[in-house]
Amino acid sequence: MAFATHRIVRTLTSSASRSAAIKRVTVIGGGLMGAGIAQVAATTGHTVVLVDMDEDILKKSIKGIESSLKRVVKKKFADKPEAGEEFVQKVMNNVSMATDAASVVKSSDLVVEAIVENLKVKQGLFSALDKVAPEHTIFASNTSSLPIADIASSTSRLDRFGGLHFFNPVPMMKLVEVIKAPGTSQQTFDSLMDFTKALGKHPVSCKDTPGFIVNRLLVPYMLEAVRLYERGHGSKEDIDVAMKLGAGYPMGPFELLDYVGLDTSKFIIDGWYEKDPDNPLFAPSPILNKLVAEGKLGKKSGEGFYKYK
Ligand SMILES: C[C@H](O)CC(=O)SCCNC(=O)CCNC(=O)[C@H](O)C(C)(C)COP(=O)(O)OP(=O)(O)OC[C@H]1O[C@@H](n2cnc3c(N)ncnc32)[C@H](O)[C@@H]1OP(=O)(O)O
Ligand SMILES: NC(=O)c1ccc[n+]([C@@H]2O[C@H](COP(=O)([O-])OP(=O)(O)OC[C@H]3O[C@@H](n4cnc5c(N)ncnc54)[C@H](O)[C@@H]3O)[C@@H](O)[C@H]2O)c1
Repeated sequence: MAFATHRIVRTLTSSASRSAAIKRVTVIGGGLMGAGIAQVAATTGHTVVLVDMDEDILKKSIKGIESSLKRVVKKKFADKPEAGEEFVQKVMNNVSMATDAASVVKSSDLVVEAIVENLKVKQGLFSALDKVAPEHTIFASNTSSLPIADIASSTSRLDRFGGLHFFNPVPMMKLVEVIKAPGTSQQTFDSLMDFTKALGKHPVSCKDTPGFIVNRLLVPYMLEAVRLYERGHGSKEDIDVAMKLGAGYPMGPFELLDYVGLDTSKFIIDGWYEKDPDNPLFAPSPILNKLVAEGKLGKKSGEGFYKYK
């Protein structure tokens, strides 16, 4: 009997130790990734506030979310266009926008950051939000390459801070890397895993190591393709075709670099090179640097390795 009571108490304790479900989400940064994360969270019934620096950027993000949703709906509701239209409206009603993050995080269960890939800027943002967010609010970064522990160190909630690394395009890519930094509590990690599943995504657990799993493999591969091109050992078109038809990749490395954003790719590689300059995989690329200096950031700016429009 005593044993049975103990078992009940243990069960209650372990379920009570899991934090309440995440319902209200603030997404900071309405670019490629933030807009996608907001879309998926809103589609799965979460209340989402999307934050960026000005209203023009936000209007563009909201328009992007609506057109992405329409692409999804065109297939999902192929024979019921009116139900599709209703679905889009219902999802859009779950999203609002704001330019002042501090005023909206007060009612958030989770803050997901998807701003520029720069440690100081991310730390500045989280440090400010830490002072105004409720105790229970979990902070997560979508960083591609920065240590979660370094970003979290700007706050006093190391236990309620983790990584949620989504993939581009977020509505289509099933994977999310959930990162448990040394300070992340098990309860926070469980909440982030549960949230990822509630989004209909497949989580994998990652240690807080540079590039986690996917980018540690993918970014050096893409940079090796650029170096092959820089050496004149193949045209970018041939390298792309080779990797699609010969290795079964959906996009070639130059197409993918343009898709990810050349600025983001450069931020990632520069950061790793600074930390480990002897690793040839992280060496800077003259062509990548030149394109970024010229404002050719890939698909999002209309030109990168290729031209768009
Ligand atoms: C660097 C970071 O930290 C980490 C990263 O994110 S690395 C990047 C990871 N991402 C990848 O590797 C992406 C590789 N590419 C792919 O998987 C595929 O090319 C892709 C899913 C992007 C597009 O699929 P693909 O069949 O090649 O092309 P496409 O014809 O444009 O799309 C097919 C359908 O997918 C859907 N779709 C594609 N993009 C979409 C989007 N953004 N929103 C909604 N639906 C979309 C649509 O239904 C579309 O059909 P439609 O054109 O009639 O609307
Ligand atoms: N592009 C990708 O494929 C990809 C994939 C996974 C993760 N990431 C990571 O996600 C983050 C965002 O990448 P992205 O490609 O969406 O970049 P992006 O350039 O498309 O968007 C960044 C957005 O953040 C906004 N922003 C910048 N500073 C801000 C601030 N202090 N407050 C509010 N908004 C601010 C910018 O106005 C911009 O709209 C980066 O950390 C990147 O490494 C990118």
